[in-house]
Amino acid sequence: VTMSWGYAPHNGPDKWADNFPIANGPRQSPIDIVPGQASYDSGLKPLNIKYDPSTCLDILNNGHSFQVTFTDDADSSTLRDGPISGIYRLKQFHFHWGGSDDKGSEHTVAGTKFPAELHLVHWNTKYPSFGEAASKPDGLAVVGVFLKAGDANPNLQKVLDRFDDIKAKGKQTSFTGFDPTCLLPKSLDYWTYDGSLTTPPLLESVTWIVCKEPISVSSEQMARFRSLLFTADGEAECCMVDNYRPPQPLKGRSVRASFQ
Ligand SMILES: NS(=O)(=O)c1ccc(NC(=O)CN2C(=O)C=CC2=O)cc1
Ligand SMILES: [Zn+2]
Repeated sequence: VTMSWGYAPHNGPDKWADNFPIANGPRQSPIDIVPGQASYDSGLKPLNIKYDPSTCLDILNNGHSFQVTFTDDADSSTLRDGPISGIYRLKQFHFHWGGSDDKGSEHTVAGTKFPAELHLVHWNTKYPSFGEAASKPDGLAVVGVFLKAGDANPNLQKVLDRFDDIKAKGKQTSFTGFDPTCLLPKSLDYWTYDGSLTTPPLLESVTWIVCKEPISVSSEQMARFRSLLFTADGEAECCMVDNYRPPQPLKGRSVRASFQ
């Protein structure tokens, strides 16, 4: 029977190494970012993000998070520059969040946890597909954005309004014309380091680009996130909360800052 990884005590992050030994690898994510230990690199370029809302396809509850998926058969929604070379295409974005506002992010900043974290997942077009890129050391680039409790976020609300259609695992519905640029903070100052997928298969193929500035989310909006289910229709309901992996050992890696 295939391993059904999750976030519960019996199949959560502490158990992933049983089936995915790379969980103890040299470049695992997330990490705790310590601003005082990050080194400013004047060679880092500003992020060049261009998204085309017409590539937005659908929204899905995959049983671990919900994700908004994009058509990626052209260079329409792309990430360039920053710490990367070449052109990376947007494949999907998703979130990680907690059961209460005091936890939920995967990366932490000097030990501080945020209530949620957005991940915009891109793949390097030097490879023929996402699946191919996901197994290469320079295959993926994920932009991470922290969500901080505060004012309601009207752009985020457009996504939350679709949750009634994707409450249970496996539910999917069309979601078009959404431009995820509206979920980025004003400042695109970032930290960057070499890491991995934060869920199985935990592949060490991600250039992480974590924005310093968070976006806002209200406590009521966070409650909406927690109304989703890890479970499928007909199964005993289990609220989708605490779907985050805790910080992993840095193992000698350096974290660079695009700002002073
Ligand atoms: N949390 S994260 O590091 O941004 C993270 C990002 C992505 C994935 N996984 C995938 O994208 C799975 N996947 C494939 O391998 C091919 C299509 C697809 O959806 C896992 C984790
Ligand atoms: Zn993620």
